[in-house]
Amino acid sequence: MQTARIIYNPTSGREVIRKVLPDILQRFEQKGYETSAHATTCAGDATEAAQYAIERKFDVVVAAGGDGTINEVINGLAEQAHKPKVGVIPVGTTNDFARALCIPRNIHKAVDVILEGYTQPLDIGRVNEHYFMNIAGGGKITEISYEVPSKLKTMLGQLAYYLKGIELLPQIRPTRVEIEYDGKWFEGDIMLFLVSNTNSVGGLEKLAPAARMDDGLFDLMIIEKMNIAEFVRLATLAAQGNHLDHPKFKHLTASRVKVKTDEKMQLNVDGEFGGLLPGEFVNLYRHLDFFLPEDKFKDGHCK
Ligand SMILES: Nc1ncnc2c1ncn2[C@@H]1O[C@H](COP(=O)(O)OP(=O)(O)OP(=O)(O)O)[C@@H](O)[C@H]1O
Repeated sequence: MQTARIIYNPTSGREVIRKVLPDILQRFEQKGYETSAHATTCAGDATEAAQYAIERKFDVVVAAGGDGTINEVINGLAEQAHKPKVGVIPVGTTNDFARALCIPRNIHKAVDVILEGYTQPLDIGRVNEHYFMNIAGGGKITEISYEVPSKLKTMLGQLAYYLKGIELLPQIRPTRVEIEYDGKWFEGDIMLFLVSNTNSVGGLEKLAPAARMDDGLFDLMIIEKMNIAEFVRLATLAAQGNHLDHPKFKHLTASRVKVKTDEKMQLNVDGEFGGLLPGEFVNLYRHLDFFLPEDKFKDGHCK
């Protein structure tokens, strides 16, 4: 009999997971999985819970939460020899990763995807000692996501980020960086750089539309120095997918990226603080098997 461990964050998003958990457990059991669950209690707990699931040789690990919880679970699984298959139930404020995998926002439909049983091996990223599935980057704007208080997020959802973003706009200023990507170089003043594994970043599905999650390559995006008005305009263009020809938007691909700065710059790894630069980003080719909807996820991305 196959075994499944559900690691869920009871505080994620609008805090709905606990109510539906008995139904989810029952559905897994009906499908033939011997299933148990772990409720996370604090930051970092999902990583330990994932490591425990590996020790106990679970066949399937399900991460139920937002991007933060999924990231913690991935961090617990990435280094291990025995790698269970990974399911995602998106119940967070931000669910970029689930969106990138075409996993429905509806809890029961997300469970359907896992129980249908189709998986594909996908790339994940590592920067220094942190793993990520979505995106890592640096620049003042990327520091916004962890400045939004959790209570505010529960109440306002995605809107909290935009409000905080507007408040922080005047602080956004360029930084000098040196970037080495697969043996090539970029040096200059930038607003922000992003190293992306998926095509769904911050709710902007069209940011890197061709990005594949199974090709061993990151999409490296660099926004060069510009004033705030230009930056806001570029962000608006990006929301519509019309940013790719902008003269100050650089879009490159690489499997290994090294970034250095003279001044202190924080790294944002899947929306959370990930230490300081310098950083070396490594794409781990088809590293983990994820449950996906077979009919929607094609050519390495969600169509
Ligand atoms: N019981 C808990 N109480 C408070 N925080 C927790 C608990 N369990 C986990 N956490 C932390 O909450 C963080 C955010 O969780 P998650 O991503 O699932 O929810 P979210 O609502 O989408 O939040 P975010 O948008 O910040 O990611 C996790 O990275 C984890 O560190």
